[in-house]
Amino acid sequence: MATDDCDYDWEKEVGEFEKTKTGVKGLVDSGITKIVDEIRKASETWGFFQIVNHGVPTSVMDGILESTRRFHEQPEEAKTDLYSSDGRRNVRFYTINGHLKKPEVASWRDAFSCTFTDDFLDPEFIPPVCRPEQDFLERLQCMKSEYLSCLYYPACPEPDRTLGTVGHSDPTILTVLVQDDSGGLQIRHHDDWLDVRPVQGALIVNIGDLLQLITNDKFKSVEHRVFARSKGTRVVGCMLLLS
Ligand SMILES: O=C(O)CCC(=O)C(=O)O
Ligand SMILES: [Fe+2]
Repeated sequence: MATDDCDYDWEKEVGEFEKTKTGVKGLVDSGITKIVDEIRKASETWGFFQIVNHGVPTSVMDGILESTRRFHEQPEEAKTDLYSSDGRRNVRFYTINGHLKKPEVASWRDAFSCTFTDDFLDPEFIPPVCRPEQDFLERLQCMKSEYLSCLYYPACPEPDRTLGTVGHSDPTILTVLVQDDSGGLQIRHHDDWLDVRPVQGALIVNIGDLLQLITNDKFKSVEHRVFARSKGTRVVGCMLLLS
């Protein structure tokens, strides 16, 4: 993607390649081309993959899950001002996104979401209970994700009658997820629903509808869902890349 207006730094990439002094054979020997190939195959076949050794510190991933839990487990009165199903609000807390039509099923989960406009969101708008330290989101490049969604799945009294997240595909380029170790996420593969088992320290990446569109259906945006559970809670942080 060597266009003038994207973040790709051509000079830097070439400089770094030259510094290795190992040539293109060095690239192959480093194993990077094999990893790229595995990501390509996963994107074509499954639409989902998990990444380990990605360089995001465990403390940062734990921090995302802990602040998600802290936000949702606050006393009700601390959250009600933020409650809104209106997607135009940059910072909001909601269960129903937009307008729920009568035959549709609502997901048994709550969400706290932040939208970043031009890579920026004034930290003052983020509730203190989960406000990150200065420039934390910037360093994580979360601002580039455009939309950050912190999900909380409480125990459900009738888990057989609903889902934590109803089946859907994401309207994104890519979605990156940090999930806790409680499980429940499933993806559709042909006619089967398969579990995405939690892997310690892994980030889950899934292809969204926009990437399927711009790759002419080469990469698959697959349907996925989350089970509701009768006991315990589940927390997840999602970074949605939309452009
Ligand atoms: O909770 C999860 O693991 C997935 C949530 C999800 O698919 C979404 O919010 O789009
Ligand atoms: Fe999703």
